[in-house]
Amino acid sequence: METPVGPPPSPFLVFEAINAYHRTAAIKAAIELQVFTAIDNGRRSAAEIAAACGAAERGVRIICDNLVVYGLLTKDGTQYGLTATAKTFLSGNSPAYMGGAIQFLLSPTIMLGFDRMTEAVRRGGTAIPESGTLAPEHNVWVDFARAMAPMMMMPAQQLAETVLKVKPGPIAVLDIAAGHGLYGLAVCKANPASRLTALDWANVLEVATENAAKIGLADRFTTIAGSAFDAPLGGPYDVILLPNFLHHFDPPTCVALAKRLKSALNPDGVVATMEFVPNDDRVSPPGAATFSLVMLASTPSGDAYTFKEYEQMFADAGYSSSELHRFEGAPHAVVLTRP
Ligand SMILES: C[S@@+](CC[C@H](N)C(=O)[O-])C[C@H]1O[C@@H](n2cnc3c(N)ncnc32)[C@H](O)[C@@H]1O
Repeated sequence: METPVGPPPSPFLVFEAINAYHRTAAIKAAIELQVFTAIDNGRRSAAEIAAACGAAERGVRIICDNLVVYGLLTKDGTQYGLTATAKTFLSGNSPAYMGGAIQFLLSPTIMLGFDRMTEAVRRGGTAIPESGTLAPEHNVWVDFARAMAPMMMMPAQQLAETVLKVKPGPIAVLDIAAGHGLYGLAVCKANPASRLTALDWANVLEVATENAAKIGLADRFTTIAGSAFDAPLGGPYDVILLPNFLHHFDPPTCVALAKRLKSALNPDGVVATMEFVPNDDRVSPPGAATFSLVMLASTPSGDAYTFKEYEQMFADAGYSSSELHRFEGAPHAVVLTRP
């Protein structure tokens, strides 16, 4: 008989996965009550934090102890402190504050999709009615445009740098499904000779238009309201940006869109697709690989596609070449495709 080697299996991973929502609830409450900001402002004991946040001392003590266990706070005696991560991303005093992202990431629409995961797995697509988040003018995208913009600064910068290396000079840029508009605006800001057209649903474009004005780029910014699949695109463009859009659809739909975009692209132009691109094994790197679950929860047939799959979709749409650009430590990547 074989002698068992190593420690016996532990149920820790199972409990951790089942109870993962405890962390979600704790961080949501702490963000909503601005616990991190209170600590950053010098409130250190549960009583002081509770007074600043308008909450009960017992509630604050328990939530803060749990946040210490999760690695987001420190504790010295009865005094709480911020870890570097919390100070940078969760204190309202920080320019990199991302607590507002819960308005989208934990919105009722997204939570509904995850709540109905068993049904989504059975069907192979979202159990949210009416195509999930892909219903025309879905309000969740206005939340996205407002709540997720701070998290998009760095990837927008990376996309702009990648594009401008291959397309400097006076260029016409079309940003498909622009959302907050920050991707196209980053290109426009870095290249004063560029003009930007942002396409999205009319309600979402209001946010992009506000951002263009805030950045001082309103005079080089126009919009096309409607669906990327049937709104007249105008053009021709030198650069078409496709940030975080193709993942919502199945490959034939992506191919149809890519064909449509080709007809609005100059022959020496480029399509820049920014996406979560997992490796061929589909389980690494973790940030890109696990994005497929978001698509299963919230769309009828979206996915996290590999580079080979993007390359094939663009080839099927008649493009000549695609190349992958990764950024160290980031879950997103850019696929540059030429007609
Ligand atoms: C995940 S967000 C991406 C926004 C932005 N490009 C970014 O990367 O942060 C998806 C965007 O697609 C837009 N959208 C959804 N369906 C669309 C369609 N059929 N035509 C145009 N835009 C659409 C949504 O309004 C939303 O702004």
